[in-house]
Amino acid sequence: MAHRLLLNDIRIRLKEKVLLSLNAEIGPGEVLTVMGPSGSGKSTLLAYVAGFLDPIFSAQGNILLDGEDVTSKPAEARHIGLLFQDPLLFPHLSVGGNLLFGMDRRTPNRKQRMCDALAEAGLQGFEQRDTATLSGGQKARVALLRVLLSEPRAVLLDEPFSKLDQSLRDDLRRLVFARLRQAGLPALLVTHDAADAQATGGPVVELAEH
Ligand SMILES: Nc1ncnc2c1ncn2[C@@H]1O[C@H](COP(=O)(O)OP(=O)(O)OP(=O)(O)O)[C@@H](O)[C@H]1O
Repeated sequence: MAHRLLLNDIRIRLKEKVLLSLNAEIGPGEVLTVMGPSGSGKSTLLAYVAGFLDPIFSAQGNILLDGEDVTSKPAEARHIGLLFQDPLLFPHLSVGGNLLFGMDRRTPNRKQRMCDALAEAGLQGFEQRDTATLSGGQKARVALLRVLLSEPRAVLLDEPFSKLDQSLRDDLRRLVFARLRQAGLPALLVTHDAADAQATGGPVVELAEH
């Protein structure tokens, strides 16, 4: 399924000051990278698109997903996947439990799809594993699979590779961007690392310093 994310004349203010302005169209499998110094508004932008902007900010501009205006919808109704620096996994659930948690209950063959996804990501047979026993790279892969299996319409990535060492980082970058392309998902990536931006092959937006 191909998805499209449109950020239509987004402008976010903090008090009277314009923090950022952005106009972008992100097609299926495309990644738009947002770079900028600390405090330039990268996390604020992701929070607005995801639907949990702190009310201290005021925002205008529309967010369209597959042509549907989701700007006034709550976060859970937007179906946007989030991938952060620290993989968000429930510690009391197994790997399989974590993956099933985000999946639509009506999905046919849920468990089989979950096991297949693990195998395709090099984690065959990991479904019963306790998440506390996973390495950093394995946790990152499970977090990615959790997002993909939840069938989002777009994905937001906030420095998802920054805590991994160099070789793991390269592997995970390849995996993440290949999977996003495969799934036809538009993505917004926030990073400090120019190599992340380069790996996407997509456009880069620089936010200004404040
Ligand atoms: N809850 C808040 N109350 C007041 N100001 C805030 C709040 N959250 C963020 N800010 C301010 O808004 C601006 C943008 O912050 P934001 O976290 O989006 O920047 P960033 O580019 O993600 O920075 P970093 O790279 O350090 O994560 C900063 O000037 C920050 O101080």
